[in-house]
Amino acid sequence: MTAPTFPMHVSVAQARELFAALLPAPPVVTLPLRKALGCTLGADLTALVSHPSATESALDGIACREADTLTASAGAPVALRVVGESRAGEPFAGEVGPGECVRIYTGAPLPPGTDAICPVEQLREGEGTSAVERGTVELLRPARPGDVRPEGGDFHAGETVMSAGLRLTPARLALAAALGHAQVPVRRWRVALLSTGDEVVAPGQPLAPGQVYDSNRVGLAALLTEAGYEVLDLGHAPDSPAALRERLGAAGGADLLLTSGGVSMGRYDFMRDLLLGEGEITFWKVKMRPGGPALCGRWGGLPVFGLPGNPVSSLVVFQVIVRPVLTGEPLPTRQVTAATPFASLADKTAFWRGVLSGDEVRDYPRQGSGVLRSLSDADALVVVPEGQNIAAGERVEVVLL
Ligand SMILES: Nc1nc2c(c(=O)[nH]1)N[C@H]1C(S)=C(S)[C@@H](COP(=O)(O)OP(=O)(O)OC[C@H]3O[C@@H](n4cnc5c(N)ncnc54)[C@H](O)[C@@H]3O)O[C@H]1N2
Ligand code: MOO
Repeated sequence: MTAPTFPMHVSVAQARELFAALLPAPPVVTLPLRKALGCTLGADLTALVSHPSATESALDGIACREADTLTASAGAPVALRVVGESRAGEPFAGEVGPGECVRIYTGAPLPPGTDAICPVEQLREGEGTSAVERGTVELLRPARPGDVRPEGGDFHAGETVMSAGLRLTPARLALAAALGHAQVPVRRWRVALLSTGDEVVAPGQPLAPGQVYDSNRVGLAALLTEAGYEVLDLGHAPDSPAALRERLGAAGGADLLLTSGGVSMGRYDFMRDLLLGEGEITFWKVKMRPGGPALCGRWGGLPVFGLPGNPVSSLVVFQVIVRPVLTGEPLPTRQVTAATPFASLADKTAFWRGVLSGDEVRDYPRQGSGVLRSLSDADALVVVPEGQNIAAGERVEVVLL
């Protein structure tokens, strides 16, 4: 090969920057809440209502005027006349006067005239309580103004509560619903996913000698779905330029092509040639292991990220480079103590699979790029900077898986 006209052996950080620069602005689509788990919010969300919508009781009990109850004790209870009931969704219609109270339930609006709550545990039923909402009750201690949830205590109507860029976790989806939104705008790349390799076979089919099940496409589709992106499954292409061209050409409507395999030095590794001949290469090879041969460029007007075929390499490059760029979120990292030594590589950052236990991480015993169990059994990728061996007892950065 003549001297390449594209960057080679870039750092992990450079790989992220170069890939990010290729991506168009993320398309924003509107999804029902139930479909938006894991997605990135595409615009700020404003509260359509206040929550609570009115000042309401935090307890089941009675609502009354605190001033009426200040002397109440178990030895000298204060009696109040029950004039009605306030239920969540069915507030008390009238005004509560001195010496009066209403039965109230958690989440029910505080009736006009009242300012405090006494819970059922601190009440004794008085005379004439045959009709539940009438009669008298005796308070064994003063009612408390603090046992209410003030109107707008969570958020006020019109307030911007969630910012664009937030990842929609279950709690954030619940919040979006509470704000009054049935659907949310999300940033959603449509990612076309292709496996390459003559030997690659869909799971469920018989496996001939030398063949391997297509684990990459399953793992990558799951990672993309988890990150909230739409997967356009292009299936699998054998090792030929024509087959690659044909399958990738079927990626109509996609914003990005993600492939696995065919990016290294072999005679049948055609992804690089395809980009070189018919598109462009933005970089080839990243100073990392696993995942060194990763390829990035453009083809057919679309950004392409070519992940290496080795199963661990493919998933690790996705986690460490592709995902943070797509989501805009930094890697989830932690500092822990190395329980075993971790060897460095001279010219690459190593992402060794590690098993966490409390504040310690130990080496997973088999680190081969084809040992998929090293990823499934590991909790973390141990980041070992180039040339800096980590001794047992030293602090080390891990990426949480
Ligand atoms: N002479 C060199 N050989 C290799 C180098 C190198 O620098 N010089 N790099 C090695 C590294 S590191 C990796 S990683 C691999 C990457 O190779 P490719 O991306 O070209 O991948 P393939 O050759 O197509 O496959 C490698 C390996 O992975 C298996 N594979 C492929 N696709 C899948 C799939 N969808 N599901 C499961 N397994 C898959 C494939 O059968 C091979 O065993 O290159 C090294 N070689
Ligand atoms: O770096 Mo390769 O990705 O080790 O097998």
